[in-house]
Amino acid sequence: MTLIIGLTGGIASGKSTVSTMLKEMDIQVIDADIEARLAVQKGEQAYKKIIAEFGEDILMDNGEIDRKKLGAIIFHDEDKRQTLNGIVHPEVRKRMMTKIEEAKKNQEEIIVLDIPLLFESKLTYLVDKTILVYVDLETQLKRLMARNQLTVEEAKARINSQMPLVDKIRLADAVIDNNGSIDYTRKQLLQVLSEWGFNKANLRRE
Ligand SMILES: Nc1ncnc2c1ncn2[C@@H]1O[C@H](COP(=O)(O)OP(=O)(O)OP(=O)(O)O)[C@@H](O)[C@H]1O
Repeated sequence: MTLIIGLTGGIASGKSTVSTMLKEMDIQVIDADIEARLAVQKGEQAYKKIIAEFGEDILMDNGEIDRKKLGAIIFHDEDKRQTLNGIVHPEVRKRMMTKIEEAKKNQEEIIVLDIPLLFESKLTYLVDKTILVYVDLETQLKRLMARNQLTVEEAKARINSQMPLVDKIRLADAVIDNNGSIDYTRKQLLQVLSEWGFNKANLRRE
């Protein structure tokens, strides 16, 4: 049986940090953001649908979709944002389901799906267990400002546009407190995995 884990959090909560730790343990991590980027590459179904909907103005010189331009269009237009999501999200789901099937076929012990909006997009049906990477507001704000070179106002606006992290706690099977050191976070991750029947020894693939 392959255990399918959904990894989630909020902006700058530490998903990538935990995802890197998992990869270091030789665990396959599927990143929903990367899959979304791949899904809209030139020639893909979603690429064609996006051009049909938004026109060729959103293309760059090399024919690829200009994600910044597209982002600017949907930023203030809820209908267009929904149209875009309606095109991209099913493709991302399909891609992730394919990876899950492959992992099962290869009898992998674990596969992790890194999905920032796991709860909001109601994608929990794809996974057996969920891990929330949690930080308190103060830490989140501080790390987001430092990482993205943002002012307090800019960082607050981004955090406030998401479901509050604290509301995700009750939705998750396991919560990793990432307010402390990287080492403390790694310890908690190992603890969660061991509670679910995995330890360092059986995580390593030969
Ligand atoms: N325990 C920690 N101690 C100190 N800094 C940390 C810790 N965890 C993460 N960080 C830093 O905080 C920032 C956010 O972490 P990370 O990029 O992993 O978050 P994320 O949830 O993947 O973010 P996003 O979804 O916004 O891309 C990064 O600069 C990272 O280096």
